[in-house]
Amino acid sequence: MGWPQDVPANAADGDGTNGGAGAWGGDEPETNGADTNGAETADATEAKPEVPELTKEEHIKKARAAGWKEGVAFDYEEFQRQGGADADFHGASKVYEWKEEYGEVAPAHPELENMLFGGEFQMRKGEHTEALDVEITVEGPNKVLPFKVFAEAGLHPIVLQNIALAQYDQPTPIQQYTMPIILEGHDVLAVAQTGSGKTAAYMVPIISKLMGKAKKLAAPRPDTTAPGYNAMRHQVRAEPLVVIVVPTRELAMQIFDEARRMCYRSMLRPCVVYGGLPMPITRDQLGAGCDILIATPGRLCDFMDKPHILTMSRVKYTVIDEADEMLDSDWSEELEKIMGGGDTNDDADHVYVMTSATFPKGIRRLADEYLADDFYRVRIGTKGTTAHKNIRQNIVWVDGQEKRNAVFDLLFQSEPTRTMIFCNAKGAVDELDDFLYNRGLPTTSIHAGRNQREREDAMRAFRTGKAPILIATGISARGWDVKGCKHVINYDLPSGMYGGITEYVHRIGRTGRIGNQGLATSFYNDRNDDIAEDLVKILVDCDCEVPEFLQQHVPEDGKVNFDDDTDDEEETGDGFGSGGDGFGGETAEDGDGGAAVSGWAAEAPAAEEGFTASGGDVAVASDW
Ligand SMILES: Nc1ncnc2c1ncn2[C@@H]1O[C@H](COP(=O)(O)OP(=O)(O)OP(=O)(O)O)[C@@H](O)[C@H]1O
Repeated sequence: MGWPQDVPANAADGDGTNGGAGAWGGDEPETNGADTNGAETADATEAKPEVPELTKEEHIKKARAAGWKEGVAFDYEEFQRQGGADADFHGASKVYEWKEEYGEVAPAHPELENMLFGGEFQMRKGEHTEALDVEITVEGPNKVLPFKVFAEAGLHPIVLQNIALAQYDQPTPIQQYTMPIILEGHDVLAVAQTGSGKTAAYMVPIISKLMGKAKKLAAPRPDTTAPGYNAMRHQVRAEPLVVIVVPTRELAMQIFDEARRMCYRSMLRPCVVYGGLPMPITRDQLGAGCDILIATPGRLCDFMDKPHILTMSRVKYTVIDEADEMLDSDWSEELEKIMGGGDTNDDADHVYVMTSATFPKGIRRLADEYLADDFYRVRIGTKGTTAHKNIRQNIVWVDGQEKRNAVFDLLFQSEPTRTMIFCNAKGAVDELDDFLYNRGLPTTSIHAGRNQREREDAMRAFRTGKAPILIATGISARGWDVKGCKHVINYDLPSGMYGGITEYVHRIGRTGRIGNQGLATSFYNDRNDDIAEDLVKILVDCDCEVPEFLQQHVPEDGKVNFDDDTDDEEETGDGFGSGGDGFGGETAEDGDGGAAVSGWAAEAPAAEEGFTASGGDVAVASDW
């Protein structure tokens, strides 16, 4: 596959077909949070029509001629009034229902199998996996021997079959190193590029470990397939063995899907709870038996206060996915409760896992606070950025009042493809959706102001290609894994107070996943100065072109130094040095992008293969 078509340097110089007047945004910004995101008030500048407006029919004709299919109209008012059928909520999706008489090896369920693994919308590994074969840093009490093939990892045979059904032919680098650590029962902080398979890196070993023992460990449950089963009457208390905490609803649904796949044909029953999922569905799902619980933090904490519905006393594995978002959104209270509050099992064999695609200040503090003293750290990628070279990044100067025309033109300058467009404010999302939709483009949109039914509908429409252009706030920046998403557009760049460079890395990571290539185009103007320096570091590191207007930020020697915005721990020489406070990042000196601090790989030079001595073991991944 070649690169998705590039865009010219000045995207605003298209045919100038514009949408007429109309002030931009002025919308109340969304705040960072599970169901919100970093947001910036949209540019409140009048668009000035400079060329004659096309009629609506002419616009539509133009869109069809360019290959964009017809859009699907959503009646949001109807959604608000009617809600949706229960079955339409993702949380009610089918899972494999195990029966007592099945024993260890449960039979296949062809219809469900096809739904879980055979979908035409399932992401498949691309040809450009070498971009994920980068420096690996592993720190921990013992040397980690990576699993280069799934078959040698000692996984449960049913998990191996599910891996094969998912067409995972070889573990990705983060999987190679994280799986053995979890299988050995150690806590781990796993940091790797967007779209590099972090979900399976923890899901596979956890499920495999539990599979053989589920019968012994799991709480009693009703037979949901029995003819007289009644969800209300027979429901039991949920007593999960695994809790996976994720920051957004949509991500919870996606991780639930991976759990449904990996638990297929086993006794382990996955459940998902998230804000907006109607309570009766949630109760029914939890009450049918819950071994693997995927949850957003707020909803999980709600249920922790209802011990007749949920107990955490059997939990053996706790995973905090997208841990960096937990920092950004200040989930500290929830996190404290989830990691040790209530009736949570605090046995020594309780394993904690944290994952992240970026490494902002504080993530190491979080790990030190909540993981065991001898936890492992696995990091794939260079010190400062986990952005990678499968994403071609273009930065284009576009003044605020030109953005609508620029994005419209941009959509006609490349082949029609799944495209995500990020705005910082809800109002800007709504306006841009209207603007593009009325010009014949198949858009849909999502933000925290929509009800759950609308959010799920938008996600489904985008995933299935019914509406191949999704306009979103940062609630969709993290984790979304959508097949064929080849273009991400930052209509608004996420400046510092809206998540900054971390948010940028997550957003562009919606494309170029798992060995596929993608294009990320960002509109830049003088309101984005605060992100300029960090942006240039990433562009240089990923061998992307630095435009003329950002050249002053390119270091003279052409080498970028990420130390100041990554690990803020004081150097200790042993590569660990947790124990104490040791976190310069919280001090005034280090402040924002302040003093240089040690990176994970600081003490250990990169080795061709194998490991070096000293604090951090560093290797270069071989093919996968
Ligand atoms: N070993 C593998 N071989 C092929 N495909 C894989 C493998 N492991 C995972 N995948 C697929 O790769 C895609 C990306 O995985 P995943 O969503 O876990 O990435 P991630 O690292 O968590 O990304 P993000 O940081 O954006 O959340 C998924 O579609 C997943 O099914």
